Amino acid sequence: MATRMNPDLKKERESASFDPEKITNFLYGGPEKLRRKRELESLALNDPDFQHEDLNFMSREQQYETQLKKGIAMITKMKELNITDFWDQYYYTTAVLVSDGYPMSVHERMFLPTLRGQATEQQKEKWLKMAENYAIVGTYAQTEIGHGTFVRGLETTATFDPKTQEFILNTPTLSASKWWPGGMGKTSNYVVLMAQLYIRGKSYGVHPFMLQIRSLEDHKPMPGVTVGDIGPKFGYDFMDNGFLALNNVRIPRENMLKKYSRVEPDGTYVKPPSTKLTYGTMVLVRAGIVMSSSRVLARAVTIATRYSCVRRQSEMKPGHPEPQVLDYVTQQYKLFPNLAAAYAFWLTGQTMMSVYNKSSSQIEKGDISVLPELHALSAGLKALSSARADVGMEECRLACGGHGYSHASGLPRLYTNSTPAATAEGEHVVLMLQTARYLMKSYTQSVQGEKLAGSVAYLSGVQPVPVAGRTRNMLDLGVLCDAYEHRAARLVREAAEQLRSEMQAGKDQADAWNATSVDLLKAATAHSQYFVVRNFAERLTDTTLDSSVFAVLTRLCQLYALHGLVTNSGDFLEDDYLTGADIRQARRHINTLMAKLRPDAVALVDAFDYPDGILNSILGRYDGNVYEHLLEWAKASPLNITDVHQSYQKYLKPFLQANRAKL
Ligand SMILES: CCCCCCCCCCCCCCCCCCCCCC(=O)SCCNC(=O)CCNC(=O)[C@H](O)C(C)(C)COP(=O)(O)OP(=O)(O)OC[C@H]1O[C@@H](n2cnc3c(N)ncnc32)[C@H](O)[C@@H]1OP(=O)(O)O
Ligand SMILES: Cc1cc2nc3c(=O)[nH]c(=O)nc-3n(C[C@H](O)[C@H](O)[C@H](O)COP(=O)(O)OP(=O)(O)OC[C@H]3O[C@@H](n4cnc5c(N)ncnc54)[C@H](O)[C@@H]3O)c2cc1C
Repeated sequence: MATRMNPDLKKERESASFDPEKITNFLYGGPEKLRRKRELESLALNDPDFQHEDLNFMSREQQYETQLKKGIAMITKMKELNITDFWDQYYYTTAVLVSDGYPMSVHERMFLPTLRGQATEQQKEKWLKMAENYAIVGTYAQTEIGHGTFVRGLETTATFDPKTQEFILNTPTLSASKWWPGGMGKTSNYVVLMAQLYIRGKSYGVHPFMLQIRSLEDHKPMPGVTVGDIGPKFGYDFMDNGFLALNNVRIPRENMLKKYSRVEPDGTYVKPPSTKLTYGTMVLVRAGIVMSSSRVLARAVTIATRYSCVRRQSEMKPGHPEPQVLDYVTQQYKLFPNLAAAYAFWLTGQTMMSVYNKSSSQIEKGDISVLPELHALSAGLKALSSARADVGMEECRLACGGHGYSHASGLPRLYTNSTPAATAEGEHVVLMLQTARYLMKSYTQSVQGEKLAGSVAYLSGVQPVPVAGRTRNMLDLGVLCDAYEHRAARLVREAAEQLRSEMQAGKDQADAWNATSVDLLKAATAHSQYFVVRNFAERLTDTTLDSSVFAVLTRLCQLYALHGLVTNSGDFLEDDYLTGADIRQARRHINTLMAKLRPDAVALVDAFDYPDGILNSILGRYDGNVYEHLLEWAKASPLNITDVHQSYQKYLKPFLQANRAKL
């Protein structure tokens, strides 16, 4: 087996204009954090307990079993090794799980956070300790067959019975059956159940309840509980997403998670400071998805960029050797905007997490004034980043030609396991419209003279206007930020005006909203894109950045902004803020930037620092030895265990023989 580096990749690395390690340090928060990340990754990658057969060659049942076993080993080891910090766990678990998850990931990501966020100290004492120590395993059971988006429309009921001091839980209709919760199909024995609270026939809205669904003795469903797996999906094969039906299941009054609201023994309802505090876990996961979307895009672009330097195809000049496919400018146009987007969202994800942490500590202290901004920002950025990653991953797959379609590339699995991020935890359009709702409110406040703060501050400021006859430098990040700001502010204003004019024409608020919703979606998207561009540009004002790093990151920022601008040029041209000449200039700059980025492309993806064990892609191997490993991988396919498959004897042979006999 070849161990030397592919000469093309070697040359690429030698010709880079910067040391990728410097960017890696920038991305991971400095040398000490990077050292720790690598230590944790190699701990996991070199652990024989985590070596496994290729999941691509397994049935769904085998994948479930393998990932459960691995997940349990992972949790056990993290405890033994005292890996408790959020990022330490993230790096370790990513290295164990590669492009997949495990059946208890919703326990980690949603069940535990819900207990931490919604339970009283007493309740935490009772359940959180058990859950954190895996004495019980749970999931987040909210979505039903009939309703996922419309949380207020959930049909599962929790009816208070003052006589017995219990809640009676029911899924009264077929459409009320819980459907989708990860890990509920076969793994969990507890759920946080989101159900409509009823007291004396009156509904008080959706609340969280602790419910045991399986016996702690034999794992059989508890009385009144029907539970199982929902079947195969687009991907996510390792996960037992489940269904759950409840028939008069009784739980003690104490099982309502009551940090914010509760039911007194006499049936008095004590309401929360904000009903939206119940949605807290969703906000946390949305913020996390902004970060994880950038990571999956970074992986896809690493695979496609390295492969595009190894792959040679066609003749660019007659009679000359076949070029590396990355030398085709159209290939660069497929990949470099995705490379720039991966960097842009990486930095956005970091900002989103720090906004989340700051806001949640304020909420913890009782200041819920930060909730609307946190919700609007996380909703819009989750929607934008997951959609961008979706498109980008697919473009990267297409950029790998035929081999991109093979599981050996790692791309199909990365895509099918990550694309749920665009739907789960709030569907794209639905979340963008939540951001739009906040923008409309903010716009009205700004018109009334209020000074806005946070992500919408620009709406109440003096917005940039074009200066007639002035030639702009479309590479200037200030010019680009201004253009994005102007576009977002204009689209917000126009959507607000459209909304008002629909109402003036006689529509009620809801119909006017629906009639304007395409404009609202556009406004929220523009607002979120402006946030990403500005955030990237602001990170470049860090005066400690090494000059070679600053130069290459600036090119990426320019490319991200210019590509978005050219792709959405109508938005910038519509009100003459930019001119046709500006857009033409922008297109020329994209070409120049791509040419400048070309020698740095491999170093820029190397800087993401994904070891082969995590990248899990033959096309994206660090050493570039693609073809020999492709062949070796194919030979391991179960269909190749024997030269003649048994189905030949069973079906093909008699069929062919009979046909031959007829001739
Ligand atoms: C586990 C891994 C996680 C990974 C994470 C970490 C990364 C790890 C790696 C991951 C790898 C790849 C990922 C794979 C993904 C696999 C997925 C797996 C898990 C998926 C789990 C789920 O999938 S779990 C179910 C999520 N299910 C929704 O997501 C429902 C959406 N549906 C709503 O969320 C509400 O239904 C909706 C629309 C707001 C309306 O809610 P509603 O009707 O009550 O409210 P209204 O619209 O009437 O609005 C009334 C006022 O509430 C305000 N408001 C609303 N929400 C608010 C809030 N949250 N906070 C504050 N304020 C809020 C609003 O702004 C209004 O404010 P105002 O009145 O002032 O204008
Ligand atoms: C892999 C995966 C894992 C999941 N895990 C969990 C879990 O652990 N726990 C859990 O509770 N749930 C889970 N879910 C469910 C998930 O949260 C929902 O599927 C998601 O919130 C979308 O809701 P929906 O299915 O009702 O979509 P729908 O709302 O039915 O969407 C259908 C279409 O209607 C449109 N639409 C709906 N409402 C509006 C509106 N108000 N305005 C404009 N358009 C609208 C949407 O844009 C979309 O195009 C999971 C889903 C997946 C795919």
